[in-house]
Amino acid sequence: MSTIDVEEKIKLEVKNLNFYYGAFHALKSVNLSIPEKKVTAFIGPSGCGKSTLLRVFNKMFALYPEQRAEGEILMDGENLLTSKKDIALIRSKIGMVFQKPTPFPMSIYENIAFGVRLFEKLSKGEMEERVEWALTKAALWKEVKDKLHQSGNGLSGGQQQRLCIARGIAIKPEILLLDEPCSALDPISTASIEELITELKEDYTVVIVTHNMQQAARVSDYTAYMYLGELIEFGVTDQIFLKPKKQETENYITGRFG
Ligand SMILES: Nc1ncnc2c1ncn2[C@@H]1O[C@H](COP(=O)(O)OP(=O)(O)OP(=O)(O)O)[C@@H](O)[C@H]1O
Repeated sequence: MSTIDVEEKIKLEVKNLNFYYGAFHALKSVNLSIPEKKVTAFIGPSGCGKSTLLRVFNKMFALYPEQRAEGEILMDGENLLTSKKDIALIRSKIGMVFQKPTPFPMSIYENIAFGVRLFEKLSKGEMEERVEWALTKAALWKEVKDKLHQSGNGLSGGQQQRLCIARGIAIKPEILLLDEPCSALDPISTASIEELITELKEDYTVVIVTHNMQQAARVSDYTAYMYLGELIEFGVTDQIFLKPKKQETENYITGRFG
């Protein structure tokens, strides 16, 4: 199924993954290798399981007793699904930005410093530097530098989303999961986030769920096309968009999907 360049180093290896919301079988025997320090996009029609797959990667389901994952997600040789590691530790390595902006009810500064403090002991100056670095990377610094101690909830929707992206990168995870990160953003902020995604892959492995196929084509190195809980095709983005191997992928890419 996967057509990954042999020289790519694999960061996450998904083997025979099945996922259930109660009796509903939402992911069906998914096999996928996510390359390190590349951008991988998940595309497919609404309800096909893109967000579910992304959320399994940082074990969101552990909060819900009726949700269940079977199979393997190997990160550095360890199966995250059966790992006894503290979930907070896993999330410090696999950060996630949700589709709906979810700032904490605290100041802009604290929204970022809070997570960093859980894992690192920084001096006041170092923390200030980290906050500025994360906000600059997320293309928000100029807009908020004079109101860092005001509430994050006072920002516009698009600014809140960039704050959440800044919060996600501030802890310097190894993998960053982005679920429709630009859905609330205007074209200018979208362009800066896309630029940021391209920059991020110098240091991080990025996985993005997007409805916007132009965006997938612009920012990703690899693309996975999903339909009804199955991974239909996975490969180098140019190949998926220009020469898909499966008819279903071609129908979706060319807009012939019903
Ligand atoms: N909490 C839940 N409980 C039960 N079923 C769910 C739950 N969340 C999602 N589903 C179902 O699982 C399937 C996959 O949903 P998911 O949100 O992963 O799709 P998606 O491809 O990300 O869709 P969209 O593009 O609309 O965000 C859908 O049929 C959805 O109805």
